[in-house]
Amino acid sequence: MSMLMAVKSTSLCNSNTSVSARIRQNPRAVRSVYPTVRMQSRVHRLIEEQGAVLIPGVYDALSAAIVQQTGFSAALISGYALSASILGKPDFGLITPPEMAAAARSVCAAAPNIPIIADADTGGGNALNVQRTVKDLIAAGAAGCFLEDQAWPKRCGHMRGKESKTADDRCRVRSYDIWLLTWKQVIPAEEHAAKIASARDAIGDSDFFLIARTDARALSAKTGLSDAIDRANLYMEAGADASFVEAPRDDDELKEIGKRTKGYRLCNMLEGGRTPLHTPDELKEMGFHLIAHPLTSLYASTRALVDVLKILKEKGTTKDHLEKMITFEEFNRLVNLDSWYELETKYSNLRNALGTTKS
Ligand SMILES: C[C@@](O)(CC(=O)O)C(=O)O
Ligand SMILES: [Mg+2]
Repeated sequence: MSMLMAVKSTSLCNSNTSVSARIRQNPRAVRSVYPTVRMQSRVHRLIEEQGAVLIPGVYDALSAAIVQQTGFSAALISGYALSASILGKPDFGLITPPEMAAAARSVCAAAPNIPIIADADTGGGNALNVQRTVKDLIAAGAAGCFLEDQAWPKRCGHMRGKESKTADDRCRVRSYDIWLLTWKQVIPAEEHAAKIASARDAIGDSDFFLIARTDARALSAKTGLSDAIDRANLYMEAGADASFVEAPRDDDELKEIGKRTKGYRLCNMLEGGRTPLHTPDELKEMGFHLIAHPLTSLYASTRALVDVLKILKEKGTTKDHLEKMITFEEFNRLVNLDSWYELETKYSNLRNALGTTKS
């Protein structure tokens, strides 16, 4: 029986039983129909070569080109950073999958030598919407994506707010009015597992790495972590290549995730977020394989802009503060201006040669 057929229809929201208890009661529900040995993607190969892969976030072609030129072996398009850069708005569920796919096209073109992982948020709806989202990202050249189990409208996993006290509390949150009283909500674990399975089907033989994210940690101080771990394991059974437990609070939680979740694991190092920052070596030791820094580029470039624009506003000139900016020459090197001069020369020579032949 396929996993999708075997998955219990009972949702997290109408049962008091934890995900792990339900998995124990119904082990067939988590038996994946997907082969554990799958085609090795570029991201798999990086993990095998490096053990722990450090992955900065990008939000446009230029930031991607800089990440590639700096020598990183992969990058991720952060939904948070994209929302900031194309909308000037927070990570509050405002970005749509086609906007992410369009960003992926220009990012992949600007950094063609490294795999790009896109933040697919919730995948744009149900298991069917997920297929379109994943196929669009593959067509754009992306090498993987995150797919998270938040209910729409989602928000950044590290944004603070009121927490629900019990599973029942959060499960009663159904109407828009009540939604406003809480800060985060996840869909039933089985529903997200079906979305992961659907994404796996959409991937087929493509070189694409699927990261299943759970935001369940945020829902309860008491059971959030174990619910999140159970969910991560269920999503791995459903066909994910790696799991991503969002926003663990401390090193003990990081270590527990490293011990109790199966397969490859992503750790999210978001400056100012809920999880303590660590080096790749430290996180590798705790059991992580992909180390995401989604907001480093956005926060650094925003800091630089804020500082230099303040100076320009106050002084009316930048003449005594040029060190705050990249130089004309450095920038032109970054965007490979010389290669464009060469092309210009090549085709103008060709045009001239053709003109001579004709006359
Ligand atoms: C990684 C993230 O999803 C932020 C988050 O929710 O932790 C992003 O969009 O960069
Ligand atoms: Mg995001």
